[in-house]
Amino acid sequence: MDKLIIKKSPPLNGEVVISGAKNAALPLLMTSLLTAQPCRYSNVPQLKDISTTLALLKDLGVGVEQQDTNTVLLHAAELSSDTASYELVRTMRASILVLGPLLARLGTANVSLPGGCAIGARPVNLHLEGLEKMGAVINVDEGYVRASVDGRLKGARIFMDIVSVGATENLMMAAALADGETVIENAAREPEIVDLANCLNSMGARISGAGTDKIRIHGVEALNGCDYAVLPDRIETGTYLVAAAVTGGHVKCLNAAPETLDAVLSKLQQAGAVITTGKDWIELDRSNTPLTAVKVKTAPHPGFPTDMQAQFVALNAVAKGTGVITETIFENRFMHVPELQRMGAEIALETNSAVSKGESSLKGAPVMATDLRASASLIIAGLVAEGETHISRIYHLDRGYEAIEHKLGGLGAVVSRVSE
Ligand SMILES: CC(=O)N[C@H]1[C@@H](OP(=O)(O)OP(=O)(O)OC[C@H]2O[C@@H](n3ccc(=O)[nH]c3=O)[C@H](O)[C@@H]2O)O[C@H](CO)[C@@H](O)[C@@H]1O
Ligand SMILES: C=C(OP(=O)(O)O)C(=O)O
Repeated sequence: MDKLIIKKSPPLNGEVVISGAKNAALPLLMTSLLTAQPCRYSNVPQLKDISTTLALLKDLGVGVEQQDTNTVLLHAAELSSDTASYELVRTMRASILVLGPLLARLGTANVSLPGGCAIGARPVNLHLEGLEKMGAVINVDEGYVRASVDGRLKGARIFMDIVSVGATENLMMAAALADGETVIENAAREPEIVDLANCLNSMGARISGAGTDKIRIHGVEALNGCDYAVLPDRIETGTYLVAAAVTGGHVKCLNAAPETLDAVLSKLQQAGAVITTGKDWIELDRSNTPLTAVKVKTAPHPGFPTDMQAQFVALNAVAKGTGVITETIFENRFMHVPELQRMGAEIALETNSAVSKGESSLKGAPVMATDLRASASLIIAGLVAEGETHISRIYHLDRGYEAIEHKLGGLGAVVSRVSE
């Protein structure tokens, strides 16, 4: 198993090219299940979650051709299976996103329940309830969701009592091929939802309102293929910006999407960073300003993203003043706090808030990555900790950050990957 070794590094400096978004690419690749025509996706990040998705699609009968490092051609001329097995689903929760497309295309689907994970229970009731409203009959049996529909799915009015990114995506894909109009109320408004709707519309779907809390999908009988470039990764961008801010650096993120990062950029400015943006770049300079702790509360988009929470916990630990980070989306997303404490961070957990005293002097230590963004927070801490930080279980990191040690190295970080 690989681990990362990070040494106290100089302030990060230079340019970093941002990859396509994991959380946009995963649902986008699933759209290939909805059409018999070929679909070409570019700007697809090279990540473990992407190879897991491609293996899953291949297992269902989708032709997979990797055209270059970041471009893949998928062709589901015919599907050979309606079953997503536990072996393929268990390492990636987003696998549940095959449910809506399979049901819409084949009329049946068997998808293993992904189970809980480190950050919380993460149930899928909203996905199932929405599909039931559209006429699906669903049983959960022996750990599998077994769904079928007589004829086509039917358009329906669906109100979601919790804002769910995955359920909005699953239902949007299913509704694209349903008979009649589906209206999703209290829909998620994340940029990845807009990206999915844009891709589906390019395939001939009739979706309006994506990016608002009310999405209308007028079902069509068949969809065409697509040639679609994945949105830049706002969480990867935010992670490099926080790393730059914490080290007192000056970094420009290229191929980025500044309009997707309002809440994060505003908190970085409050923390003392000078931010400049262009159409597809963001520059952060904190070489001449102090770092001040911030108060953050996670919320569905356009609020502050839960996927940036762990990185800001690391920032607050070393910034001046008391910082408060409140997590409202997942019930167990502070696994990084005990690891940061082992590095000397003075942080107290109070219910769903991490309260930091500020100006902790961090010391390198052996620490363990517990989930994807927790790993990112340990890297950020490692960049400013005295000595060496050894991060184990970095397979979490490889799920979501393309070539992270090379990108960080390019900015001057002293980081290496070794096999344990
Ligand atoms: C692959 C992907 O895009 N992952 C993102 C997606 O995850 P994911 O789509 O799994 O997250 P959701 O938006 O669905 O989860 C939000 C909240 O709703 C709850 N819930 C969700 C579905 C359901 O059927 N019932 C239910 O109660 C969840 O437990 C959680 O408390 O959005 C999360 C919230 O922005 C991000 O942290 C993840 O990085
Ligand atoms: C929680 C995340 O991803 P997933 O939903 O794939 O677990 C994440 O990207 O931070």
